[in-house]
Amino acid sequence: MERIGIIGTGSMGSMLADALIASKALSPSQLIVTNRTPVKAEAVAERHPGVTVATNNTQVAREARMLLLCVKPLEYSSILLELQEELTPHHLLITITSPVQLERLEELVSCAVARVVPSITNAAASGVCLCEFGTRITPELREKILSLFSAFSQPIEVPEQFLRISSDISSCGPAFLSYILRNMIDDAVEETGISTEAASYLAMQMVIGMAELLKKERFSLSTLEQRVCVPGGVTGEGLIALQQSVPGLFRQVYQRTHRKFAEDIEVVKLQLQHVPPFELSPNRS
Ligand SMILES: NC(=O)C1=CN([C@@H]2O[C@H](COP(=O)(O)OP(=O)(O)OC[C@H]3O[C@@H](n4cnc5c(N)ncnc54)[C@H](OP(=O)(O)O)[C@@H]3O)[C@@H](O)[C@H]2O)C=CC1
Ligand SMILES: O=C(O)[C@@H]1CCC=N1
Repeated sequence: MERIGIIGTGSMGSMLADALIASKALSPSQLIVTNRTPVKAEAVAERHPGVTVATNNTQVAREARMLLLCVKPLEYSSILLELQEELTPHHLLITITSPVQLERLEELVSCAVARVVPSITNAAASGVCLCEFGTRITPELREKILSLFSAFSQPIEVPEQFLRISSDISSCGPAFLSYILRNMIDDAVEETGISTEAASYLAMQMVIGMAELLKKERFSLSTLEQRVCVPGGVTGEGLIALQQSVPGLFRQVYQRTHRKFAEDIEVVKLQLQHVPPFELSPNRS
């Protein structure tokens, strides 16, 4: 396997670096990383001796053919201006963010482009990552990407129209469920006086156990609900409160994420107007 470069070793870039190495998809010497604030890239190399820390983004593009661009959407225009000259048709550029359209990226760089949206669950070699492939992705490149990410996740190809909702569930989902669980815990403390520690422990063990059950495919969500909800028992009483406020709640969540996504797409489009198509790049010799 050739060298892979990660630009941006924040939350997701560093998680991907750790996952690629922990899963043995890559040896540390095959990874080159950089970050605007260097200490974050240096931390990756400290955890994995042998990883190269590049001093800038162009060095990463010079030393690796496959690049994972792990920065936020508003950083794309300046990074693409930096990288345009370095990227050749032999490179592969993988974005991990949703609002940067692959079609637009293909106009700005000469290489193949793809999207792989990770999830924090990938840090536990679990969960899915969402893949979308640009028009220059050959069957070989597609296999290469799927094989790389399947080392620590389940890659799923998602049509562009369902990318946002898929990411809302798989990537934002851990934050949404954590928020709900924190409320389950806080309300338990307020209502009964149980300690936060005890309630948190019970909640976390419950979630871990539930994930194990689902993993073993012994239950679907609805059969699990039915099994626990004993006729005439207490769960049904509790569910009555949930039935009054939960249905439709996630529609509001999705409406908000989709609205923000549409805004981000527009802002990114405006920013990318300042990046010339790769054929016209002034630095191109
Ligand atoms: N967090 C999540 O669970 C998920 C996030 N994503 C997507 O991943 C993207 C990154 O998110 P996340 O990792 O959480 O964000 P972070 O802010 O943690 O990481 C972004 C990193 O990019 C670095 N950076 C910014 N500009 C540059 C530059 N010009 N050159 C090099 N490095 C740069 C930042 O450096 P500095 O330290 O200087 O700020 C930072 O470390 C987002 O677009 C998000 O939508 C996708 C799925 C899940
Ligand atoms: O909050 C965000 O924008 C990112 C996208 C998916 C998960 N986190």
